[in-house]
Amino acid sequence: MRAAFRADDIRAAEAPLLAADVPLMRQAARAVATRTISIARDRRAAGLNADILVLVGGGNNGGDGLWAAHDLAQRGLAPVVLLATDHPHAEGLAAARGAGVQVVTRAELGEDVAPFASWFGIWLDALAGIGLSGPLRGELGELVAALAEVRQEAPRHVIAVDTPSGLADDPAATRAIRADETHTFGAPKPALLLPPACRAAGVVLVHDLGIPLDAEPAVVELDTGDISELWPRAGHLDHKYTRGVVGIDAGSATYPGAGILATRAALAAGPGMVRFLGDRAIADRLPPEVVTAPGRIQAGLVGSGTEGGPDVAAALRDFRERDIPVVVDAGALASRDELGAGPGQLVLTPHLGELATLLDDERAAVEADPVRYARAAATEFAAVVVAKGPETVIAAPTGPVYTTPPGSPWLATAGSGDVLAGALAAALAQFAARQEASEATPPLAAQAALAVALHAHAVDYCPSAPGPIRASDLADALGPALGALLAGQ
Ligand SMILES: NC(=O)C1=CN([C@@H]2O[C@H](COP(=O)(O)OP(=O)(O)OC[C@H]3O[C@@H](n4cnc5c(N)ncnc54)[C@H](OP(=O)(O)O)[C@@H]3O)[C@@H](O)[C@H]2O)[C@@H](O)CC1
Ligand SMILES: Nc1ncnc2c1ncn2[C@@H]1O[C@H](COP(=O)(O)OP(=O)(O)O)[C@@H](O)[C@H]1O
Ligand SMILES: [K+]
Repeated sequence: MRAAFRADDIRAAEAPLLAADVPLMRQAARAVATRTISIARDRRAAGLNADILVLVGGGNNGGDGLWAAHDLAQRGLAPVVLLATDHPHAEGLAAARGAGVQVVTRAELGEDVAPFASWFGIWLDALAGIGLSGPLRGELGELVAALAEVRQEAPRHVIAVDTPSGLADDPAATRAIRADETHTFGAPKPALLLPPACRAAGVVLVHDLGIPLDAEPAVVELDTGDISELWPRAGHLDHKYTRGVVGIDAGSATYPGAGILATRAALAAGPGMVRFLGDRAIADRLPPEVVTAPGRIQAGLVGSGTEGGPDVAAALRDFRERDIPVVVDAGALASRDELGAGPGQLVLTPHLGELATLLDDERAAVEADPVRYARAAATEFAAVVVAKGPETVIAAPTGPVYTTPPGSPWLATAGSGDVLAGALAAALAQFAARQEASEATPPLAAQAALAVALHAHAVDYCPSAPGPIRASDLADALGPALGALLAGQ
C-alpha cells in the first residue's frame, strides 16, 4: 500500500522536524545524489552520455537540487547547475559553489537554454516541488515546456526531485518534464499516483525521512500485498453461505459471452457460491457448479454484456431492493432511474467513455481528469465509481481516492471488463459475508480496489503471459493468482 498526501499535509507534518533542525534537505539531497551516482555509473558503462545537469528553481526544491549538486561534486562528479531563478536557496548555492560546481544562469543562456540542456545525458529536475501554487506559469512554465520537448528528442535519464516540477496535488496538471524516476520525500503526492499526471513521474521512490504523516491520505494505492493481507480467507468453520454468495444477471442474446466471463471470473475469485440469474440460454453454457436457482445473495452484478433496457433496469431494481452491494456494469449504467440514493450500495464500473456519458460530458474531458469525473459521478449517484482505463481510479463521494499499480496493457481486450465485473462482485460478496460475521472490513472503495488489483495481477497467470491474453484465460487465472497471494507467494 502506498498513500499520497496533499502538499499542505506534508508541509504541516515536516514543520516540527524543521523546527527541531532535523536536516531534511540534506537527507533528501543525499538520497538523490546517491541514486544519480549509480545512474551515471551505469550510463558510462553502457557508453551513454553521463553528464549531469541540475535544474534549479527558487524554493527549497531548488535547495535540494543545489545540495545534491554539492554532494555529487564531493563524490568526484562534475554536475552543472542551471539556475532558473534570481532568488536561489542561498545556503545550497554557497555549498554547491564551495564544492566547485559550475553554475550557469537562465539569463546567461537566453535562447540557448534548450540546446545547452540537450548536451547532458542526466537531468535532475529541482525546479519546483510542493511549493507550487496552481498550474505552472510565467518563465518557469515556459522553461518546463521547452525542456519537456528537448527531453523527448534524445534518450536521457531524468530524475525528478520530489515531483516532476509542475505536478503536486492536481493529477490533471500535465505540463512537466517526463521523469524516468521520481524521488519523493515524506510521502507521494497525489499527482504521482493518479492519471494522467502519474505518467510523467516514472518509477516513484519514496524517502520518508522519518516525517510522521497522520492526516487522511488523499490517495491510497492498493497492491498485491494488500490482497494477501485483506482478501477474505476460508476459515475452518465456514460453509458456502458464510463465504459469500454472488448473484449475477449479465449477458444478452447479442453478448452472451459477457455473462459467461463474468460468472467464470466470480467463481474463480473465491466466493462460496455463484448464482446466475440471467438469460436461460446463457445459464445452459455455464460450468456445473453455477447455481441457477434463485435465493439469497450477498452481492450482485448486473449489466455486463447488455445494452440496458427494461429487463436490465428491473434486475438492478431487484438487486438493490435486497439492500446488498451491487456492481452496475455496461448496459445497466444506462438505467438512470435505478441509480442514485436508495437501498443497497452501488459500485459503478464505467470505462472513461461510459463515465463521460453518465455525466453528459465529452470523453476527452474525462480522459484529461478522470479523478475529478469519478468523484463527481460518485457524488451524483451516491456510489463507488470504478473508472476503468489504463490506470483505474476508484472514488466514493468522500474519503481517499483509491488506485492500483498500472496493469498490463494486454488487459485492453474484449471481455476484460466483464471479468473485472465478476471479480468485483465476488469480492463484495465475500467482504459482505465477513461483515455479517461481525468482522472488520475495508471500505467499499477499498474492496473494489482489491478486486481491480487482482484482475491486473491475474494477467501473469494466463497461459500466454507475458504475451497477449484472452479474457476467458484471465477469468480462470484469477483463482491461481489469488491462491498464490493468499499463500504469501
Ligand atoms: N516535505 C519534505 O519532506 C521536504 C521538502 N523539501 C523540499 O522542499 C520543497 C518545497 O519547497 P518550497 O516550499 O520552498 O517550494 P518549491 O517546491 O521549491 O516551489 C517554489 C518554487 O516554485 C516556483 N513556483 C511556485 N508556484 C509556481 C507556479 N504556479 N508557476 C511557476 N512557478 C511557481 C516559485 O517561484 P517564485 O514564487 O519564487 O517566483 C519557486 O521558485 C519540496 O518539494 C522538497 O523538494 C526537502 O528539502 C526536505 C524534505
Ligand atoms: N492500456 C491499458 N492498460 C491497462 N489496463 C487497461 C488498459 N486499457 C484497458 N484496461 C483495462 O481493461 C479493462 C477493460 O474493460 P472494458 O473497457 O469494460 O472492456 P470490455 O467491455 O471489452 O470488457 C478495464 O479493467 C481497464 O482498466
Ligand atoms: K521538482
